[in-house]
Amino acid sequence: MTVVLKLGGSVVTDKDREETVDGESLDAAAAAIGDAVDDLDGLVVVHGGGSFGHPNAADYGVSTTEGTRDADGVLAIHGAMKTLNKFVLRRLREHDVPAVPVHPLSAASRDTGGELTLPVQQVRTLLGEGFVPVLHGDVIGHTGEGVTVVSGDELVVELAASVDADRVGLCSAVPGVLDNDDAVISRIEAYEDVAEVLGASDATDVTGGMAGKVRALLELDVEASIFDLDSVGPFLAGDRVGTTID
Ligand SMILES: Nc1ncnc2c1ncn2[C@@H]1O[C@H](COP(=O)(O)OP(=O)(O)OP(=O)(O)O)[C@@H](O)[C@H]1O
Ligand SMILES: C=C(C)CCOP(=O)(O)O
Repeated sequence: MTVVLKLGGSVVTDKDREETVDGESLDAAAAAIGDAVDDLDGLVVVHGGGSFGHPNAADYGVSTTEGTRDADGVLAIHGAMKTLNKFVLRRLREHDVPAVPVHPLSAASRDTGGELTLPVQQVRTLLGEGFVPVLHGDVIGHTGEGVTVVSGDELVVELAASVDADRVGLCSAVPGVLDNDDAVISRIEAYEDVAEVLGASDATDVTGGMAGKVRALLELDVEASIFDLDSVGPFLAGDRVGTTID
């Protein structure tokens, strides 16, 4: 089984303290991956930014649609994400995961319409040779905009199709998509099923966070799950956890 797993920035960092890793959570995720990796045919890890990258992106006014041509801005955002990537790699290596970095800035781009192109031959080759490629949210060249942000969620969607993943998992700070009573919705088959509960949450969070994730995951041919840190091990072992989106 080939799996694409995203470690949310809200899980592996302390979102309230700039450029601070949540060492305990990152270690728990890395340990669960270390326990499971030998039983998988392939694993690609993607991580988000959390308290890394986002503050720099805000400083330079950069989002997934608003760009910058300031090279210092590119280096600040990309540099912060590479710093977090090093922490993630170090923990994964401590748990004997054959993790190696793949930086989207060096490969991906957007066209004038904002559509993302992510070449993946290097990811496929690394997977075939037994490595665990570790990608991260980043800045990428964007025709007419300079650079814009590419989120970890966008990378997961692209990778799922291009590496023929059998399963996709998003580990976030919540145990799944929650209904109005904060109970986990076990299965989502259509956006209309959850539009009301996602719409009822805090507007800014919803647009960037859960609503966008659900919409993107519904587009995938492959089954996807949203779950929290405790479920990383069970998910990688093949269990049904959190919210399943298919
Ligand atoms: N109905 C909902 N169910 C669950 N979470 C929701 C819901 N509506 C909004 N959210 C918010 O969405 C957040 C998850 O999205 P977020 O983008 O923060 O996750 P992440 O992928 O872990 O982080 P990052 O984007 O930094 O990598 C939850 O922490 C929660 O605050
Ligand atoms: C460069 C940045 C801001 C990374 C964005 O990645 P995300 O946390 O997955 O949205």
